[in-house]
Amino acid sequence: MSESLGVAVLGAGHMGADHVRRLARSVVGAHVVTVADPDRARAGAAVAGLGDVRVHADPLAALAEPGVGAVLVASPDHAHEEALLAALDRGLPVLSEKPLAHDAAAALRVVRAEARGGRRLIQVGFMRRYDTEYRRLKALLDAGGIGRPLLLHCRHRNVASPPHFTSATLISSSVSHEIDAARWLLGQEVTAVTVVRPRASASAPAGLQDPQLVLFETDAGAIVDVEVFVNCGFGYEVTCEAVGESGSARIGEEPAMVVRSAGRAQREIPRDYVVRFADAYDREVRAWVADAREGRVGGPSAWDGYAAAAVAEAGVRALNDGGRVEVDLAERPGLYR
Ligand SMILES: NC(=O)C1=CN([C@@H]2O[C@H](COP(=O)(O)OP(=O)(O)OC[C@H]3O[C@@H](n4cnc5c(N)ncnc54)[C@H](O)[C@@H]3O)[C@@H](O)[C@H]2O)C=CC1
Ligand SMILES: O=C1[C@@H](O)[C@H](O)[C@@H](O)[C@H](O)[C@H]1O
Repeated sequence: MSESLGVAVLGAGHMGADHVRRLARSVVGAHVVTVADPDRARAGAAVAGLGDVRVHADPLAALAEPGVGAVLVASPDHAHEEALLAALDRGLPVLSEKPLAHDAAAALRVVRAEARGGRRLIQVGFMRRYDTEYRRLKALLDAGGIGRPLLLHCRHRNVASPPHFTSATLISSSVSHEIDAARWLLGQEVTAVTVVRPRASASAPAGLQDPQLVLFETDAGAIVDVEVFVNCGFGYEVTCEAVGESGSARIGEEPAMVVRSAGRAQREIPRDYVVRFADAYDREVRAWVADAREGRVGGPSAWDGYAAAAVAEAGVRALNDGGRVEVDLAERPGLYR
């Protein structure tokens, strides 16, 4: 096995800081060389106590640091494309937080740039593929354990949305996870999207369509419904029930701890994704590091990121214009077949 992988982390916000901590404390075979964030103080705070880690305001300067052998992109969605193209130019393996890019056209530019280079370098951070429960569900479906899958019922609830969230972001950012999970679990493409708009919650910021009910149709005739509710107030809940021809299976409701006291039983609910998916992020980053050290790239590909973006774009059109919108998917380059 090669020497320790030197990683540049771009973005030191909620996810970036969490990944810096993970790389430094929970992942063998990698170390953080540099962290870039236009907010240098934030980058500095993320690396406090980690020794000789250089801090930059400019992500491109970070990529040029000696010792950088791989890149972890955790900047805002709109900054992913520039970072990914720069990493591809340098031939560096990348783990990019989802979504791959801020829209489908940008995601396709990234796919085409990678395909031109002729080798996979990008893994997209759809961490649910590394979650124990999702993996068990995938194994069950693959083994035909509930027969041919007909339906997925998904719930995706956050306590509160970040200030930059628009009604479209519920789909392009939050539901992007269900899009990838559905494609991966079912091994099918999503072909059309419909969005149903219930009355907006009074707890949501003014003008935000929250919750939404997002329906996908797949090329094999399955239907996926997603309740996305990002200002539910009470906790972070991600659940999925698969219904097949001979059974059903549900994940995401495993109790963390049940407290029985004073005539009540209370189940803890995680407060956010960093808690709910902590193990999945660990597994994801460990797998990425192990692959990169062997000169490989695995996990969700740039094509998966593009496909999710194309479905999300159809979803946003369905949200804005109403009705059923078909997904417009570009031709898949040979690299991803
Ligand atoms: N996989 C998952 O479950 C999650 C993924 N995400 C994704 O992670 C990414 C980051 O999200 P958060 O950490 O929640 O956002 P955040 O807002 O907490 O942090 C983003 C950071 O990036 C910095 N930044 C801005 N422009 C930059 C640039 N060009 N280069 C480098 N840094 C830049 C900002 O100053 C900020 O510190 C997003 O793409 C988001 O969609 C976010 C939450 C969970
Ligand atoms: O990716 C994520 C965030 O960007 C998004 O804002 C949340 O809704 C998701 O639950 C989380 O996993």
